[in-house]
Amino acid sequence: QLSPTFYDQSCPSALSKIRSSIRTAITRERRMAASLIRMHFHDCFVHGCDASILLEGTSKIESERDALPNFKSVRGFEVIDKAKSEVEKVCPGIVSCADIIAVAARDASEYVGGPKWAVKVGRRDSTTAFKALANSGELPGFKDNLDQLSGLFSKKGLNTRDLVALSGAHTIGQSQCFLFRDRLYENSSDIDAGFASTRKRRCPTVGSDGNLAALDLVTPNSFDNNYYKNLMQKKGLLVTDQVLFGSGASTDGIVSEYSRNRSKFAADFATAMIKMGDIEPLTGSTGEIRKICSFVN
Ligand code: HEM
Ligand SMILES: [Ca+2]
Ligand SMILES: [Ca+2]
Repeated sequence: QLSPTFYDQSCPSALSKIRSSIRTAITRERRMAASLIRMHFHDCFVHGCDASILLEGTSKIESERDALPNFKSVRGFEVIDKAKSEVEKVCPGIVSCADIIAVAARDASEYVGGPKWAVKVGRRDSTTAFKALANSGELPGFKDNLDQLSGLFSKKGLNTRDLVALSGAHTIGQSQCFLFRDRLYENSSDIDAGFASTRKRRCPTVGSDGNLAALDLVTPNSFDNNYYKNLMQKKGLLVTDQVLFGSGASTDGIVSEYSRNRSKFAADFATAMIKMGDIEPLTGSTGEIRKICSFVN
């Protein structure tokens, strides 16, 4: 029942309020565009797109924020809180936090040169968080192989083409050193030697776990198809990036297609984001519309 026009009667200015709030945040810190797109992904893969990721821990709730894939990694909570408070001023109790994340991800993509799409809304918010689920392999691991990634995405109704397109979000944003370090020191033939040695400088074998490197070394701040060009040159940063190209698997052809055709990538990314946003939403009278995104009502 999600639809782009869900708030047209009940809160006509909802989407423009969210947009201006998100724009302000990204103008202040460009990386926030990446962080918001990733937040939508980490929300939707754990119990659907229900804003479960936003809840803070309480005596009753163990926060997903503290789950391994999210802790000290997912960013942007305060940006969503701010957007929510702007929307509450004009239509209190109407617009869900889950929708605000989905709209923020769409606006973020557009703002940094990526595709825009008619984002569907009408989701409601969960009344609890799912920390154990978030730790149990719903989200991909940073060293998963291609079969594991495809398997995980297919459980969510996303096919291999969606996997390759959505991974293109790594055309922006950053990763901490400990998440790609091993790949640099394995002397494997699937990484470009020059790229590895450059990356080693700020990611030595001990310490510096939290040092950051751009996921796309060439155009880290713009949402283009350069990510796929990197993969074809064995310059993917994460194990899970490089597994998409070079093994002779079916994804090789998709990577090379996107590397040649930016508009095809943009179209497929938009389609896949809409599909991802459709994962198990709460609708009707299930869940609630939170007043404050970090806490249940
Ligand atoms: C295919 C499996 C995926 C894996 C294994 C993966 C893994 C990662 C890892 C390890 C990081 C760095 C986190 C950190 O440094 O704390 C990261 C960052 C990021 N991921 Fe993914 N990711 C995947 C798919 C996706 C998808 C589907 C999206 C969105 C559609 C996405 C969007 C992002 C973005 C934008 C960043 C940068 C965030 C920032 O700078 O704040 N990723 N990812
Ligand atoms: Ca969720
Ligand atoms: Ca880029």
